[in-house]
Amino acid sequence: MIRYLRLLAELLALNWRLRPLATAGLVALCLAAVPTTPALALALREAVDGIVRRDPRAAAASAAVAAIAYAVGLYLRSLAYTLETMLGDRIGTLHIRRHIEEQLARLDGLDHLERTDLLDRVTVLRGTAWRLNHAPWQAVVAVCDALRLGLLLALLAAVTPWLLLLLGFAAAPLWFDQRGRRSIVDAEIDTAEAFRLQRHLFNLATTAAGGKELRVSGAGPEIARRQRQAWDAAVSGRFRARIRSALWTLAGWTLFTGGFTAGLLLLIDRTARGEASAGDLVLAVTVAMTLRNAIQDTLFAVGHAMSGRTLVEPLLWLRGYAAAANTTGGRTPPDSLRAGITLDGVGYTYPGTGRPALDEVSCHLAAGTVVAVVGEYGSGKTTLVKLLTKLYRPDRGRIEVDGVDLDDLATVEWRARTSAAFQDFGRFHIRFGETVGIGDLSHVDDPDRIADAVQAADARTIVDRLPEGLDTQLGRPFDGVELSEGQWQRTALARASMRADPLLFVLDEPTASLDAPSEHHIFQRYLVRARKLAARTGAVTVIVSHRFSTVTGADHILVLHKGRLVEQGTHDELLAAGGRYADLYGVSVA
Ligand SMILES: Nc1ncnc2c1ncn2[C@@H]1O[C@H](COP(=O)(O)OP(=O)(O)OP(=O)(O)O)[C@@H](O)[C@H]1O
Repeated sequence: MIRYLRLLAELLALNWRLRPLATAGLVALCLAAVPTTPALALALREAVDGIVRRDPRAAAASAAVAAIAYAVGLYLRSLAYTLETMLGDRIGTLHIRRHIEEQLARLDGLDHLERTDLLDRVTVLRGTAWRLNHAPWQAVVAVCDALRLGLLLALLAAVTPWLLLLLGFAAAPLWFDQRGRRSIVDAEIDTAEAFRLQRHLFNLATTAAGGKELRVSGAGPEIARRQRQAWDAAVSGRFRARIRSALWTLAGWTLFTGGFTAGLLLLIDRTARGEASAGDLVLAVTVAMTLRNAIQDTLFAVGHAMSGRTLVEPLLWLRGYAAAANTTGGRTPPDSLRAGITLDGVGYTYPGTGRPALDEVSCHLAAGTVVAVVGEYGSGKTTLVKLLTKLYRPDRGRIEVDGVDLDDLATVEWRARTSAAFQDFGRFHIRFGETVGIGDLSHVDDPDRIADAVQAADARTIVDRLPEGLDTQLGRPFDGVELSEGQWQRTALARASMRADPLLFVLDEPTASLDAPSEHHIFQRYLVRARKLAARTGAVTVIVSHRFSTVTGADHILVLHKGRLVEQGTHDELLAAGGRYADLYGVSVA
């Protein structure tokens, strides 16, 4: 709760910093609206007492004041609402949401994109961040409403202190309301996974890539059924929680209504016995009638301010996670590798899985060499390169770069000296030149560097066929040219070839979408490139492949099996050993 209040104060300060005039104006409007309802009640009492005293001028003047107080109150509140919505949208959408998205994009690791418990929070944050700025303003409104409530209660107490008991009854709906809201928050978190699943299935069926396969395989109706099922599960979970919440609210209001009725009966009795004037009766009835609205408004504002708490846990998590995830050493990688990269007893288990994806892997990737990583599906090859590129940190053991723990190297600087083309490469819907150039952002507009990278990936023919060459927009959703799978893969290869002096060059199944001759051709090119990089920076080139025949030219081959390094050596050594590599190589070239 304290953390939440601190966050609300922080958000108000942000509003003040970005929009000082609107922020000050909104606070002033809220405060100015506070005395209007009590003024209305007092003016009505004077009007009635004026009539009883047979003083029509005083009665008329008081009635006019009552009307003005009523109108001004309505006007100020509606103005405050408009201003609050505008600030909420502007700062919530333009600033807070952008800030959250930037923070997510800057996270060093991949956990938040792959682990479901973290994905749930990311889903909540991305979908509803804009609501966050409404919470502090609802808190301000709640304070003003509470002040109005206080003034109204003071007026009631002036008639008879017994009416103050209504306060206890007024507090009941607050507690009941909060109880109901908690069940909604729980349901939202519980059903986040079902929501994500239905959205994933919907995207699967409505994007060209997935849609093609679904139509051919005839699995469309099954996907639609599963989507409906996930949707039903998510919606019905939330619907049930809303019903529960409504019942809690009803119970609270029933209690309040009982107390309110008793208060009114007491008041009528006192007036009948002549212990209060007719004006007092009108004042008390007016206050008692508006009290219900005042309490409702206060509850409403408190409820809205509290509903921001749903976002606070993920937001505070993001802050903590970003701070922890992006805390690595600050050492700069060497200009060039002398010894190379050493793995010592490295192990990694994906959170939520029982079996290590990598276990006790120890090897040395000598500076200036080409290292091939081979193994069957799921043997841990990609996990190994993800550890080398610092996308994950090893749970056990250490990775050293020229004797320095990889963890001690500044991630950004290590990445600046790393190039990687992954198996699940990105398809960036931007201009072709940019989609290659972002492989080294400092050269994104450098046509010579881009041309070299395109040449290295043997992607010149793709550019030649594009209507506007490097300036061609890619991606059908943006009226651009759509590339084939193999062309996208070559583009990813070109992107990975942008850096001129990497220390680590990773090709994780870089040619899976290409035919065998193209793969062979590209592999030969990258061997030449690896030698050039090796001469320049002592770079280690790591090539992951299923096709054993393509990696025979590597200096060193690591054979992984079920997360363990079962063999290593040159192609000839491994063949001579007659072990797993020799068996698998025999099958692959047979
Ligand atoms: N994000 C993840 N979350 C949980 N488990 C994962 C994740 N990624 C991989 N794994 C598991 O870790 C193990 C190793 O996976 P990895 O992708 O490293 O294998 P691989 O050898 O690269 O496979 P492939 O040849 O199919 O690309 C597999 O059992 C896989 O199921």
